[in-house]
Amino acid sequence: MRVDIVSIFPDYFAPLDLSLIGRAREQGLLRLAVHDLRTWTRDVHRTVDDTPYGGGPGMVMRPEPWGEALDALAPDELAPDGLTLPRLLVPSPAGVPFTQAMAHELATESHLLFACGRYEGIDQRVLDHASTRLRVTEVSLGDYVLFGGEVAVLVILEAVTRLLPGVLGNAGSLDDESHAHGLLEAPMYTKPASWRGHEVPEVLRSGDHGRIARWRRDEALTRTGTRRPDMLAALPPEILDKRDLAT
Ligand SMILES: COc1cccc(COC(=O)c2cn[nH]c2)c1
Repeated sequence: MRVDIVSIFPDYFAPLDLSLIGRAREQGLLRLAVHDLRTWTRDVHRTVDDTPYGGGPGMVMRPEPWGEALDALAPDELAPDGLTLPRLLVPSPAGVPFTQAMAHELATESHLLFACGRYEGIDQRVLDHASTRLRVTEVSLGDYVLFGGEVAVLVILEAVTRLLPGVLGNAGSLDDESHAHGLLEAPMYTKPASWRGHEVPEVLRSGDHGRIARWRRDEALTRTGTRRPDMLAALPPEILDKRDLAT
């Protein structure tokens, strides 16, 4: 997977050389390039923003540098399969919610482009024009406002990269994690069995895998019901099937 990130703070992405993403890059699973938007400015002050039409506070990112950046990074190319266009993701408070399902979808893309907005946002015409040759998605991590898209790109990249085959050592850990089956994960324990007067639930040390699986499912349902009733409501009925919860 090829990933291009455009930002006025390219140094924000230094952490991507570390940890799993760093390894994914070494393994050749990910080709990541970070670009400074100011590369595509023409004036001596390398201006990237200006005042908003229609008035209002703050500044808006000018269209010209973005247009030239996207021209350079996504020329009228077709993905190797000749079918799909590169995907442009723009983190924004006004975006569609980013979910694990979207992470899985993005993990199948061959070329991801990220545009990091700053100030009050990017001139809308940048996204409108980009839509003629890219699949553009404004994506939100949550209902809050950041200074810019950089932190959101780090989050999205981590969620997507860990799904790439070969990145996670123990692929099994993808199976039952929270949001994998529409439920939150059950509580986890490790040694010692007793710690500061707190015991590991006996069932987890019973060796009875059927009972353990039922206990974990029950805990996951309880947790999801109390912490995320919205997720519980979205569950397909068979998951709530009481039959296999009978202890
Ligand atoms: C595209 O224009 C802007 C403007 C301002 C901030 C940002 C960064 O994104 C967020 O703040 C965000 C992402 N998910 N939830 C909040 C982008």
